[in-house]
Amino acid sequence: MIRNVLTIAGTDPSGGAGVQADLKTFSAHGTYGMSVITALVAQTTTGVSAVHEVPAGFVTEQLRTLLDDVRVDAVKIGMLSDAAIIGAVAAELERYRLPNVVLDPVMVAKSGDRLLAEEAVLALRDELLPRADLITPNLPEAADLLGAEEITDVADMPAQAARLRRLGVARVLLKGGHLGGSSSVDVLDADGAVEFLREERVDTKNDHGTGCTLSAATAALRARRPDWATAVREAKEYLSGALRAAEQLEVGQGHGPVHHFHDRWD
Ligand SMILES: Nc1ncnc2c1ncn2[C@@H]1O[C@H](COP(=O)(O)OP(=O)(O)OP(=O)(O)O)[C@@H](O)[C@H]1O
Ligand SMILES: Cc1ncc(CO)c(N)n1
Repeated sequence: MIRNVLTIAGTDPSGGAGVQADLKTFSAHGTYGMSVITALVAQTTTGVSAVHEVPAGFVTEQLRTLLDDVRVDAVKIGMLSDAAIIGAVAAELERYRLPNVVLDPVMVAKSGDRLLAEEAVLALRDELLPRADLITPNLPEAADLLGAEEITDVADMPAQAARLRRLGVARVLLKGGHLGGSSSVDVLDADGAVEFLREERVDTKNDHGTGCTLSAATAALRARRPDWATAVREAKEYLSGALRAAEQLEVGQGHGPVHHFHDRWD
């Protein structure tokens, strides 16, 4: 049976991040992709020029219309923009008891532009974190959620992940992409085990949408795999392949997107 996977996120006309990246990732994993849009974002490889939010009531409308009809096997949540949208999504997650929820607590784009209002971070922490099965913060997002200093050492990542779990989150994938270095290291704290996930750093400026791709791949894979650790490991491998494939892309002047290649089109 083909699995149905939903993304709840903002858009990227350049196709590198947000809903567009998520849908490409779902297809690349043999799942059926669906999307509920929270914000239209005028952005490309060089940054964000404007955000047009969807009213929270219309996010609810999209979710109910979809969920009254379609079975959903896994969900990825990305950009939520403000506290009203967070509340709307939290309420529908509860109402429909959606399974396999991956929450990427998107706050700031690679370009430095905010994608979540600063005053909405507490709503994200209190209303959505407890309802997610896995959260995938980068290091600045982890610090914001904890109201703590951003860590700068891989050795401190397991303790930071454990602090996040104490906020009431089932599982944490703490992403270390912002640390630089020759390998890219993430830490998974899930189901009683802590593991480092390491991949060689791909030397490319085409890294727009890495976070979106990783969380979307994890949701798609969780719909198809028996446990979270397997899904996360395979998602991380997929992301490295998508970063390597991005070296061939000629999209935009800035941080180009990663590429969701299909081997059989080569
Ligand atoms: N050049 C790279 N080579 C290999 N892996 C990378 C590279 N850059 C980032 N990654 C991996 O990509 C994932 C996302 O990284 P990062 O910590 O930058 O998250 P993010 O800030 O949420 O991403 P985004 O900027 O897309 O929002 C992590 O698994 C990280 O280890
Ligand atoms: C819509 C959207 N979601 C997430 C990101 C992550 O950087 C982005 N740039 N745009």
